[in-house]
Amino acid sequence: MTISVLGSGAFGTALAISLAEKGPVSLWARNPMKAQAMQDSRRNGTRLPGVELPENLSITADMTEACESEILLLAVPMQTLRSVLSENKAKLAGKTLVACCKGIELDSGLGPVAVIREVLPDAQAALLTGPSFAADIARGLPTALTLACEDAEAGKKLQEQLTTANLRLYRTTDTTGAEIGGALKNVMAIACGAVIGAGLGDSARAALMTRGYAEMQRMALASGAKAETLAGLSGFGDLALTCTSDLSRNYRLGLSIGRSEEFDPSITVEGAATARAVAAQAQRMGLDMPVTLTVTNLIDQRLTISEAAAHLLKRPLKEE
Ligand SMILES: NC(=O)C1=CN([C@@H]2O[C@H](COP(=O)(O)OP(=O)(O)OC[C@H]3O[C@@H](n4cnc5c(N)ncnc54)[C@H](O)[C@@H]3O)[C@@H](O)[C@H]2O)C=CC1
Ligand SMILES: O=C(CO)COP(=O)(O)O
Repeated sequence: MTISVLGSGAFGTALAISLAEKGPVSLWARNPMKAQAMQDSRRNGTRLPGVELPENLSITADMTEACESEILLLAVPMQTLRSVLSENKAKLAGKTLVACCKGIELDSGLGPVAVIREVLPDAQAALLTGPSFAADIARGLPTALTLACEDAEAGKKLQEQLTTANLRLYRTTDTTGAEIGGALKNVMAIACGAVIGAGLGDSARAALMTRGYAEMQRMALASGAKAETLAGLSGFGDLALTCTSDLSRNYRLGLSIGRSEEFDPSITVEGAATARAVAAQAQRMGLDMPVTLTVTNLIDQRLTISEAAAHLLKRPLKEE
């Protein structure tokens, strides 16, 4: 069994470092100069500063070489997943493709496993998701994630192949639930960051996390997912991490909105596009998702934070 990771950002590099303890791993970087610099310096200075790349990890900009592996981890931003798959369709046909991105595609309303299935129906599609910061995985800190694969036998095999000493995987066949949990927790993290940034307090954050979780459940159940998946690492677990840590980029975007500060647009923040995609999807499905909708209004500057808070508080009273 050989493994390649496509995407040499923070998460792809961290996963490659962890997996390299089990055998050789190939990490694909789309920029040949970056690949060479990483190979020479044995570091990913831009995305994971201070971490040395293990000997078992080789970096390449050659997609053909990377696609020689049987298992490919796709660690690129959600909105670029389809183009990476489409551009390399022939090379990826029949492979085991494990999406490592979190989000919902803006144009289609699909999650990462559904996108893989649409572009490469013959591939074995899976999803690796859950609470983990790349910096923690790269440093070998204990982490637990969800491996979702509809094919139970393939999922069991992948669980064993991708578990490492400090990266413990739980498995599920509910790919839809895992996709929705991982995607929506980023939207809720933006909302929580905004509340904390604006000084609205920890109680307001707890309320948003809880009502945000209710929205995650609502969308998941309406999409055919299981409620218990949302209660696991891919849903509740990642919501808890991302809504409470300054290490989260989604949470930090929220903080900057709450503080009326600029945010570097080059930083990968999956929750912004996902909020728009989910708000549109919720409207099509007739689902009430006020927190998600409010996040789209905040990021598109249709509401200020105080208007957004007032709007949520003034909604008609209802049963919990
Ligand atoms: N950083 C973290 O702690 C974690 C990230 N993730 C997920 O991993 C995914 C990737 O995030 P990061 O690695 O953190 O982002 P990043 O910004 O560090 O890296 C993204 C990588 O994707 C590459 N890329 C961008 N557009 C591309 C394209 N069109 N074709 C090929 N490659 C392209 C970039 O060159 C870069 O190497 C996201 O969906 C994120 O939610 C999941 C768990 C933890
Ligand atoms: O997904 C993550 C933690 O599980 C990383 O969160 P951010 O993308 O917000 O940094």
